Amino acid sequence: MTTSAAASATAALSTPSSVNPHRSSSALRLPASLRRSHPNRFLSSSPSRSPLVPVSAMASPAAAGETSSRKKLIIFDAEDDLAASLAKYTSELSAKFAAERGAFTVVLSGGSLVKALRKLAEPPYLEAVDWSKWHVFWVDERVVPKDHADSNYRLASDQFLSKVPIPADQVHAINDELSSEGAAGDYETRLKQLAKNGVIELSPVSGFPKFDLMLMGMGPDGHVASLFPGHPVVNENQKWVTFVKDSPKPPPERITFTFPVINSSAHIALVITGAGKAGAVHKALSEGQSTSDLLPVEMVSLQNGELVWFTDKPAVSMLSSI
Ligand SMILES: O=C1O[C@H](COP(=O)(O)O)[C@@H](O)[C@H](O)[C@H]1O
Repeated sequence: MTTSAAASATAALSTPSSVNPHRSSSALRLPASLRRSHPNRFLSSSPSRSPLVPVSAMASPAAAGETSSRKKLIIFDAEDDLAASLAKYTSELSAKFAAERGAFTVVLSGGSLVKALRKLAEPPYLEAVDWSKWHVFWVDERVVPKDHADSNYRLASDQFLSKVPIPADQVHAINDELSSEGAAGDYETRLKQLAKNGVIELSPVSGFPKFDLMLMGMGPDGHVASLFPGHPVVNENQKWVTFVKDSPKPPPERITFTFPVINSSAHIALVITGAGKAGAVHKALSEGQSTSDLLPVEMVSLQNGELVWFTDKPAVSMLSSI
């Protein structure tokens, strides 16, 4: 990434409230679907000659003293630029939460997200980040042994965690020796204990855990975590952690955070790359949605936090006006 591109990304990420949504929406060639009827949808700009093609931000309307959420869509020319920006974003949040509360709770998904984290394990972040403050969790896990090729823990361990000095007892993997029901219950119990100890914050709004940062991917069908389109667990509103035994994507048995937990997060970075995701991105960002057929990715909606979509050009290629 060039210096100017990096600066552009930083400004966008760190000063969301400075973006004027009205100016952006008229001057920056939004897709019609984003311009017309979605006050709470993303805005997007496309500065010419920049390797980044973002930048959008706006706050949802909220009554004074109540909750607010911010959403941004960032479109990168190249996945390498996305990875660089994601590393910067994550390291800045790490510094902020480490200073504010002495801990940084980070939730990982599996899949392509993990590769996008690679620059965090390189200079300057490898030395600059205070890894001792990190507590790592999984938004979902497959019910397989930890050393299995399908394990989200193994993927993160091989490609990221083994390269950074996070204390082993702060890596909170899902128990791979239990049934799916047992592992979901066990993980929820452990999260509750960590909330009691003050490692995990609780949302004063929802009472569900408020993780500092969730780093999530999305499948080509619009699933997030192990919450698949049309599956009843997308409506779970009591449990923190649940399970599925009939995932349409193998392996069938999985453990997953529920939407109330996901949507109580302080920050979510949703990393979506590649043409295979373009259909779901198009559906998610199109107007005229009925609330009955929302994709899981469309159900990611923070009560009081910041949701940033990190995308590349192939992923947004069906958004005709970008
Ligand atoms: O099965 C899963 O898929 C999603 C998406 O994976 P991707 O490779 O298409 O990015 C992932 O976010 C989730 O954690 C994983 O269990």
